[in-house]
Amino acid sequence: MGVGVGLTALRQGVILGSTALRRRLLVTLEVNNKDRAYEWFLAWLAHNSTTVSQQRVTGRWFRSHQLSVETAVEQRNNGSSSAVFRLVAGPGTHWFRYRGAWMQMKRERETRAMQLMSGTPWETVSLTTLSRDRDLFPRLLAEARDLAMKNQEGKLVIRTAWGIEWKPFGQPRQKRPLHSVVLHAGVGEKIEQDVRAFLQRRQWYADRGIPYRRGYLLYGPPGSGKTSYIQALAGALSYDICLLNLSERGLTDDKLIHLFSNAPERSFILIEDVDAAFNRRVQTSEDGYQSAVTFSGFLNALDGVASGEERIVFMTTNHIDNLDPALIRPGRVDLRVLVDDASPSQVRTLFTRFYGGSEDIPPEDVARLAQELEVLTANEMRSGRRISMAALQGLFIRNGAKEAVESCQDLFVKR
Ligand SMILES: Nc1ncnc2c1ncn2[C@@H]1O[C@H](COP(=O)(O)OP(=O)(O)OP(=O)(O)O)[C@@H](O)[C@H]1O
Repeated sequence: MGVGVGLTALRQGVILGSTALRRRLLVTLEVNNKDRAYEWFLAWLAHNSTTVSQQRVTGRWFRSHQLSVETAVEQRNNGSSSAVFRLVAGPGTHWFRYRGAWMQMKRERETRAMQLMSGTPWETVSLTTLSRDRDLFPRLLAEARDLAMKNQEGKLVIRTAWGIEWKPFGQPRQKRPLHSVVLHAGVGEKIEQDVRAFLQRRQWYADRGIPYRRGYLLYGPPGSGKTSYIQALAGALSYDICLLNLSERGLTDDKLIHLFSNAPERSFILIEDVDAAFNRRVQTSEDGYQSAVTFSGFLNALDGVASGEERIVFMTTNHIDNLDPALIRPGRVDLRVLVDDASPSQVRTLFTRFYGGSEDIPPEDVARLAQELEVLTANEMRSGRRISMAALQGLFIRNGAKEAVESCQDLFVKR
């Protein structure tokens, strides 16, 4: 009996001793997938381990037998894109070395409970290392963050709503230069100046207790450059775009309010074709699905709770007349801008941008043809026929300069 008691005490002692030793010697950092650092860390790990395209299954210093695949679409410099498979550490225990220190990484997935709104499982990554190496954690996370930021540098990030969260939609895209969207003289400048002025007046709004937000409505016929301009402007200001689709299944008034108030910093909320969303105060999608978002719920989300948080909302529509006056009253829409079909000078500028500087055609010919096209557009407009910038772009892509001018007339339509 004495031996038995002795052994039990010894076992307890060993357990307590090892726990105490572990507590003193080891330090653990937990990152869960609610936090942005989670994605950064996994991407950093994938970056430092392996890609299938390189025909290596284990990386220089990261070895694991439990991998999961993450497929990403990568854009090449020539504009084409291809799918790349990154093998990341799957759920389980892994070991890696970081700046000379061994780290244990445990990735755990909670399969029973899901995140209520997004429906994704909870996940946690626990990093354990020796206590003396604890300072490496902030460095590692900072490295992961910098890598994520570097991948986005000079790019435009588009996010869409995922439950009540905003998640990146595809890979960051190449920014479109603002001058590549050719609008009628002064139109682009007016919007840009307004946004820039707004961004400099945070204190002015705060002093007067006015919610720091601004709404823009760009209206006009299809293919006139509304969306392209908003995206180019976001790129020029280093802002992201949060694309909101009001007819999305599962979207409710509550979620909408949450999404509006939790848009990431430095981002525009973009709602396209807002007329299609609420032209009869009922939100119906093409297949007849009626969204749970109500018109008043949408107005409430736009108004939000008065706060110092910056919010810039862009809406686009082809039919401003179909919009409810309540939606476009000042405070909800502060600046309305008509982005119209091509004007003669726009046609001329777009033509020169397309064909100028090419070795196939002398500059004087470009200038002459551009002039011809400008006159043609002016004449067509006098007889009530218009052409969209999108149609012109298509024409210029398909044809050489001379052919484009010759066949342009057929594309004008009565409006
Ligand atoms: N003003 C413009 N300058 C240069 N390209 C343009 C212009 N307008 C349209 N385009 C081209 O036409 C295509 C469609 O443009 P975009 O989607 O911006 O039009 P939109 O006005 O938003 O149309 P919709 O009202 O149908 O949403 C894009 O590929 C864009 O490059």
